[in-house]
Amino acid sequence: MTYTVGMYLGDRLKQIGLDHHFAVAGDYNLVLLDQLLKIDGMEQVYCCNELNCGYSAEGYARAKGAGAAIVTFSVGAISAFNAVGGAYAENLPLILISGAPNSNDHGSGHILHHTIGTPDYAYQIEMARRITCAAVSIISADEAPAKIDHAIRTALRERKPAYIEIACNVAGAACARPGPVSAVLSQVPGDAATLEAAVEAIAAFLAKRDKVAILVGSKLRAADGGEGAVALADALGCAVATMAAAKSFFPENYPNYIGTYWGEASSPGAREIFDWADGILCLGCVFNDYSTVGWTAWPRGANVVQADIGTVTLDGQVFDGLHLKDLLTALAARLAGQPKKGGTMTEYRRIVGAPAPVDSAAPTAKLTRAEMARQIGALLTPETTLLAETGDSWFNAMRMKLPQGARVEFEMQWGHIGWSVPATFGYAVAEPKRRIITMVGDGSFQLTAQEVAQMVRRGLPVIVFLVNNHGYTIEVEIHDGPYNNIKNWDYAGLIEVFNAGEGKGRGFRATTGAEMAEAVRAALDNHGGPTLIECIIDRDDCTSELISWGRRVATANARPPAK
Ligand SMILES: Cc1ncc(Cn2nnc(CCOP(=O)(O)OP(=O)(O)O)c2C)c(N)n1
Ligand SMILES: [Mg+2]
Repeated sequence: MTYTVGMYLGDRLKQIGLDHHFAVAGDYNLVLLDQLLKIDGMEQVYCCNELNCGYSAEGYARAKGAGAAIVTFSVGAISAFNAVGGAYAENLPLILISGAPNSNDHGSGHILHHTIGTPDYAYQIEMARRITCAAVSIISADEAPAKIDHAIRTALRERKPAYIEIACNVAGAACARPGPVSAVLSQVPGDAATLEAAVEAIAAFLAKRDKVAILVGSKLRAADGGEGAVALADALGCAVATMAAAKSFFPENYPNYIGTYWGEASSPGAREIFDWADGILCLGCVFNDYSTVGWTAWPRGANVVQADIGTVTLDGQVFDGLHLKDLLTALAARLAGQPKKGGTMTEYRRIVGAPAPVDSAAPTAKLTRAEMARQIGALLTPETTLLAETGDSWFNAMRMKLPQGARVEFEMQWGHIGWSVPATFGYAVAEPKRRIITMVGDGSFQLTAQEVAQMVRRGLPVIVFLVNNHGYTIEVEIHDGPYNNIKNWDYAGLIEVFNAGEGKGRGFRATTGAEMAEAVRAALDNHGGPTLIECIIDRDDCTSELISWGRRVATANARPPAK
């Protein structure tokens, strides 16, 4: 059997730990798909469309560290670009591979199908370059190994998406075999002197402060800094909070964990502590208009250390060229044995006498948001992953207390509604042994619902809580208007449509707490496919956090143009 360019790509993807890749067929990628099918231990998983294919690979990357999607030229790739933009925003190495025109057509003046109708086909890779850390076009077999390795190596190193375009007549061409996988896994070491100087500068910063707190951000995962953050928290003995998008990136049963810091949408007591602290260590934080609640909750200035993936900034100094993972470990070692900075925990315990707003039980009455959230929260085990969609689902998830090992996935920086359904599919393909739960609003679901059919096809026992509050409630709380109303669907009834007489998906409508509880019991018993539980609640029955957050975001959006 001839060893081909497509097999080189497939072997490299397998070598970096992918057992699956996601695809939608198109005549520019069919020969490539054939090559990938030849790779032992690599399964080709099909999606309903290329947007969902991209998001499935993104969800897979959240579980496995990287993901790959194969699409056809332009009509496929440009849809998938939305998921690539999301992967860039969320620091995920998604490898998008697009079939491309025959290499002989370049410069021929030929007008080809699936293009914008000009003989210049370079527009696609030019678009890709803006939303990836590496983008390559392969029109000959000789150049394929180096270009494929460059794209994969850069994506893994930068934790950003990469793009590979392969001419349809090259994918099956003879190619050399790859060398050791270390060629694409190698990392650039951090600078030792910079690391030491940064540690000393932070130690000096802390020595002058008593009211210290740690804020964990979403880039901590991309930096592989989870263990280092716990070691630093142990060394300091201070309060630790997570930003909303970093929920589950720090263990919530940690004794000094005080919940989510999100301005007015914070967990009880957390906002007060960060307002009160005189020394805040921000670890991998992303401060955007949503995460700062319309710029009203943005730790910065002389009392803040910003420790990012490769750079530390504090007190007018900057230390670039280190790895956050190394910094956390070295700083924890440097602070070992020093007096603890427990002032923030002492203060926190003083002010949180009032219990957190626990969602109360009302099993028989009309279903409420609180009862829905309570029943979902009760399902969280150490082996659970909860994917929470843009919408009030963010805020419902924020209130949930996680057992150690439970994971939460958001897409808060990009915030593409509908992401959670295909991302759940990809995540479930990657992690079939975990309990996987999705919380998605009716508005979001309508963008990507088809991928539930793929969950039926593969018999994935995912539990999808469809929050039917009759419209775009998160938008209502920002700025209401007729555009926030949507056509209602029979969401639970969709499952029979997707089953088509053979699938094992199940659908339930819950209008009371008791109906929801019964549906949950059935879902836990359904191991042969997804269970969609449509939770019917009032349109304005949303979390108090969403209301205040929505006001702040609306105010930020309404700022008049600068003079
Ligand atoms: C692709 C995309 N298009 C539009 C938006 C704006 N947007 N953000 N949230 C929404 C509404 C979400 O509504 P649901 O999913 O029903 O959520 P809730 O009602 O808040 O539970 C929109 C329309 C968006 N975030 N992403
Ligand atoms: Mg809704």
